[in-house]
Amino acid sequence: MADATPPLPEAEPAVAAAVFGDRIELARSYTDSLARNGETLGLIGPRELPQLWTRHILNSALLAPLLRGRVGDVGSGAGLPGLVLAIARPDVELTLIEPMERRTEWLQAEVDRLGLDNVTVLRARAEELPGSGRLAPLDQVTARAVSALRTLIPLTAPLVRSGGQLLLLKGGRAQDEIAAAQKAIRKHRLHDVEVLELGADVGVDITRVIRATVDP
Ligand SMILES: C[S@@+](CC[C@H](N)C(=O)[O-])C[C@H]1O[C@@H](n2cnc3c(N)ncnc32)[C@H](O)[C@@H]1O
Repeated sequence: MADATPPLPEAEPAVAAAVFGDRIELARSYTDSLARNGETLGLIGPRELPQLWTRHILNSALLAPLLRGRVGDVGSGAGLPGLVLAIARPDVELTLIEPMERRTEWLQAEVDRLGLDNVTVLRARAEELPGSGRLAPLDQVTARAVSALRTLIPLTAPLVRSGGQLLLLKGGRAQDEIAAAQKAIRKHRLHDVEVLELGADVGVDITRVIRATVDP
């Protein structure tokens, strides 16, 4: 017979307090809310609970030191990485771009509940935004688990100002994705495309990020 006991949320790893510093209480509050509501709202699967901190929250937060200026997160979903980054970096302006109404309602409710004043939630598909007057060119765009690099570049690069950056969280096949995306890389004039491996210095599982500069 299948075990019907729901999985327990992961206990907060010791490293979380070091990663979030004085923002740790906000990170705890968001993580707790996601653990309690995420499955019901269709934001995360039950199997994600035992790895919520390590695989999702800390994985997202590792991008925080790389951020500057006005940043957009394409396909924020439950708030990963965008909402986590807004918590970790109150000095950075985050726009969370997400087309699904139920998800934007969740994101706005969390932003309001946590009292974050550096976040705008924008209900849109990323490809509708360039030239629409709804979003000024951004300094950086992040994305996680939205699509393969060759289809993600046309969604993200047009949102970035000349000289701005893409910061795309990827799995172990990041180099293969870059090889498969050469046409899109040329078309969208991406330069200095590189894979960063983050996390080793804070004792978190290695997280890979594709970083690229747009039309410098
Ligand atoms: C698999 S979920 C990942 C969510 C979150 N980034 C994460 O890592 O958990 C993909 C998200 O991208 C959104 N999405 C899909 N196509 C999009 C598009 N063209 N523009 C913006 N968001 C999109 C979906 O609605 C969904 O919330």
